[in-house]
Amino acid sequence: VLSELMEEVRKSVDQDVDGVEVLKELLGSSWLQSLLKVSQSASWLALLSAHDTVAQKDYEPALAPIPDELPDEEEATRVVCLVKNKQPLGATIKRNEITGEIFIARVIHGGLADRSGLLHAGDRIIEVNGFPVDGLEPEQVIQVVISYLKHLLYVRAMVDYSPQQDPSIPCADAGMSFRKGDVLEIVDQSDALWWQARKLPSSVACAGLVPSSNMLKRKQREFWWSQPYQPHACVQTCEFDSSHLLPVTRYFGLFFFCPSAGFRRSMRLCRRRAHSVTQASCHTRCSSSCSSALCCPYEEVVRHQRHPEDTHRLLALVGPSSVGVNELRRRLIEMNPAVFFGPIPHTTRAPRGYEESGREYHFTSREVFDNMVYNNRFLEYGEYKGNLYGTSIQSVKDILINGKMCIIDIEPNAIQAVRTHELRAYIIYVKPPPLERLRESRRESLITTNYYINRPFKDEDFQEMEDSARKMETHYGQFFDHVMVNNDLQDSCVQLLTAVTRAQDEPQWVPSGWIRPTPE
Ligand SMILES: Nc1ncnc2c1ncn2[C@@H]1O[C@H](COP(=O)(O)OP(=O)(O)OP(=O)(O)O)[C@@H](O)[C@H]1O
Repeated sequence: VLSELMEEVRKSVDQDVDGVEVLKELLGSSWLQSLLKVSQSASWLALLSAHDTVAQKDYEPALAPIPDELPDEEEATRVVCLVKNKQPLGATIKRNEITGEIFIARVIHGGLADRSGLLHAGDRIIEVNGFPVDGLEPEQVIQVVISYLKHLLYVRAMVDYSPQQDPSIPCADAGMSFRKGDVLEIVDQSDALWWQARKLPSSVACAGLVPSSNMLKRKQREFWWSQPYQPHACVQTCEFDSSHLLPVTRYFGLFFFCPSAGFRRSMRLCRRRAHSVTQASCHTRCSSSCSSALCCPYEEVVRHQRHPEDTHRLLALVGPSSVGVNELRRRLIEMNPAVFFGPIPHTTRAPRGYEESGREYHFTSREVFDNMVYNNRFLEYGEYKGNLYGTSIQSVKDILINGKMCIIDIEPNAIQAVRTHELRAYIIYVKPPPLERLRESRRESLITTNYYINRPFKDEDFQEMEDSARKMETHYGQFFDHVMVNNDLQDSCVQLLTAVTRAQDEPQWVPSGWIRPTPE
């Protein structure tokens, strides 16, 4: 460029253009020549390149997009961006108990919020970082702020992962293995493919490499398609879950005032019958466990402490058939019938002489029952001897709304139905003890099977229980909040009581969607 310019100047000198002599002198000066040499040196070019890269980045905090539905008056809603340093924010919040709206209670003089001039006592908070806060407890709003400020993400792993068996990991030694159900603190998400995480509870400062959510989904899809003839994990789930073809509940006869051991047998027969005759596609049958893991290998969770005024969490027991979930549930209710309740099921069967609608069952017509099924009003339902039986979501809610603890036992395929923002189920998995202990502890106990009511346990019953426990853990283990071994019955009752008390009174990891409503 310079030589072209010099040539132009030379031509202008020949044409005696005004002032060009000065320009010629300037261009020929030694300092300009030195400057030009420097400008072509590698370090100068690197400096310029660094400048351009940095200049292109936007270091200003980005404001959340302005909500679509702003009130008419232009100034009624303000979008405020506070960049927090290590000082406290200097503002407190309160909730209007009637409307559930969240307000700034006070702004501390001289604090960050005060100095920003952006927050004032009495301002109503509508959203924090995109999460609507109406109806949340102040502690929950603070949770939302904290998790954003810390830029930390907590997830529950829905799958197992081992870096040693992953050829695509950049460095297996830097990788971190995890099992489904583990809670991970994701400390770095800057790489789209490999995140850095710590397993909780953790005392180690050093994080490990784990696949990002997208990476894990890709791996699962590749694995799925690469194994057409192999019985991969999902297929095993389907085979195991064939008992879930017909949804059924397993505890209708177990209210301690209800003399209906026969009915309980009916439900078991119903389940087993479904096992043998009904056919369904793999997709239908394993939707709750497999596809959810496929589309969401990590579930975002937050640490949550139930507020004393909140309804209790639903307590849901799962376990292989005959492990003792009904027995444990019955004993828990018996121990404290003023606190623990089981929901009252619906049935289309005619009431017997001593039965009253709303006590043993809600007796309904088939039409009403079908309508409820159609409107997804049941957690589980099933048919036996031409009659329908089901546990409605409302019957569970009725107990919770009355401030009681609701305890149910469910088939594993109903886990997804109870893991909701409304019911916030705490899943307790009841596991059989090792074979030797099973033989010993069940020596005096009786089992109900397809063909016999109350016959002594046999070795094949124990074997079946162990097999089904193994498969249940493999396919649903990620959803278990607590695992207990039902060895000695007395000990198990104490363990269960401790677990359910903790579930209600101590902080727990729960899906973040239960605490922060997901924006529509
Ligand atoms: N820890 C235990 N020690 C000895 N016997 C037990 C123990 N737990 C349960 N039982 C007995 O085992 C039998 C089966 O228990 P229960 O009916 O509760 O099984 P379940 O898990 O509800 O199975 P299903 O859903 O098939 O009815 C019952 O007779 C029960 O009293």
